[in-house]
Amino acid sequence: MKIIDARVIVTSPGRNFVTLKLITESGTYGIGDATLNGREMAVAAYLEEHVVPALIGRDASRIEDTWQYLYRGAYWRRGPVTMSAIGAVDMALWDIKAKAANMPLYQLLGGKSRERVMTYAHCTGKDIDSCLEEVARHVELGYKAVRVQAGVPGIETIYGVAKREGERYEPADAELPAEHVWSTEKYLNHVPQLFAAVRERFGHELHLLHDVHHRLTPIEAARLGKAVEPYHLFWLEDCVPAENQESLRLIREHTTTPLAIGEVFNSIHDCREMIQNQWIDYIRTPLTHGGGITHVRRIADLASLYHVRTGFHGPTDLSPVCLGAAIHFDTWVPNFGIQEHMPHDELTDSVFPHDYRFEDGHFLVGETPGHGVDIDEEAAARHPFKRASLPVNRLEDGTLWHW
Ligand SMILES: O=C(O)C(=O)C[C@H](O)[C@H](O)CO
Ligand SMILES: [Mg+2]
Repeated sequence: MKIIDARVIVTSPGRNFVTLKLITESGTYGIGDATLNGREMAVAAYLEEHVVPALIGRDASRIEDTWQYLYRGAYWRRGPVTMSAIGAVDMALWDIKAKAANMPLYQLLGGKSRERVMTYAHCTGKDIDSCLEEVARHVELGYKAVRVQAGVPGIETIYGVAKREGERYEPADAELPAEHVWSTEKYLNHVPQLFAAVRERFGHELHLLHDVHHRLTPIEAARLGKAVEPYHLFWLEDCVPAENQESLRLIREHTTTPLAIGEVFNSIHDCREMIQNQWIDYIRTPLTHGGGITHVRRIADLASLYHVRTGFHGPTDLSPVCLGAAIHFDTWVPNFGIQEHMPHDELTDSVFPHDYRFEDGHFLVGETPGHGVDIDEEAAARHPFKRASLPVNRLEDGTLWHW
């Protein structure tokens, strides 16, 4: 089953996506998501210039060998650009293999470990009251788990909160990076009040999550984890930047609030120490940025030995291709925790037809052979690339901080 053609499709139906389509001599094709928000064209060029020429003529059934070829063979290992490119190839090859076997992808991975995949949505508001209304709306939609983020008094623009009421939140919100101002003190004083209000109104069954988005130091994160213990969060996410894995130790020693991390990781080595030391509870590295199914499966298997469960990143800046493949993975993986769901808009969904379904707070996997997501290339061509950047954050005195 030789690969005879490969196309890198960059499209922007409201936001940018990079998709790799691999076509075999039998006509069976597979697609993979290669979207790296704000750095899309770096991955597109990596694929077009360095990967696609090496794939033509290769046997599409040799997924493992191709993974090793692209990882070891590049000499320059790891990094988000390399691993997103490998991730897209890997996802497309698994799609082809499952189609050739006439099976939905989850069957090829080992079959169902569960009937449905619990998912969480984002509830945000400019203040606590409007955030509570969003929680109410999502509970009504059936969600059993919600991520809660609200505007902080005294901070003008905050991660996760739409600029204007009623608008969708989009992190890559300007052609060049917008500048936001950040105050750790104001944030730390506000978050426990937010969770107290949510628990008071919605009781104790709803799963609550919160994303710190890398802004705290370890001791500040420890303080926050302790402060929200009475509201028993499902998880506290990305509470520190984690290049230094040891940072998680200090936080862990101070709080029983479960910790999730890893949406910016791209290799098992980024999380190996924190998993083996049981400093975290959920690993979030998604299939696209983590080198595809082949590599993320290794991460999940390592995690399973240490009671760490998966909680894949699922923002709008990963395409429906990544989400579709993730739902198959989630359906199979024994140590599943939860799946993030930031719904794509109708335009994006029309470019990427798919068979996964949302029902009563869960995703239901489809039975179409492959990962169940396609790309309408004609529709994609109508939406050319538009440069969009993630913001930067500065402290109130002007110091550049983590966004
Ligand atoms: O979905 C999340 O948890 C995020 O943190 C979203 C990120 O800000 C986004 O994917 C950046 O591209
Ligand atoms: Mg996050």
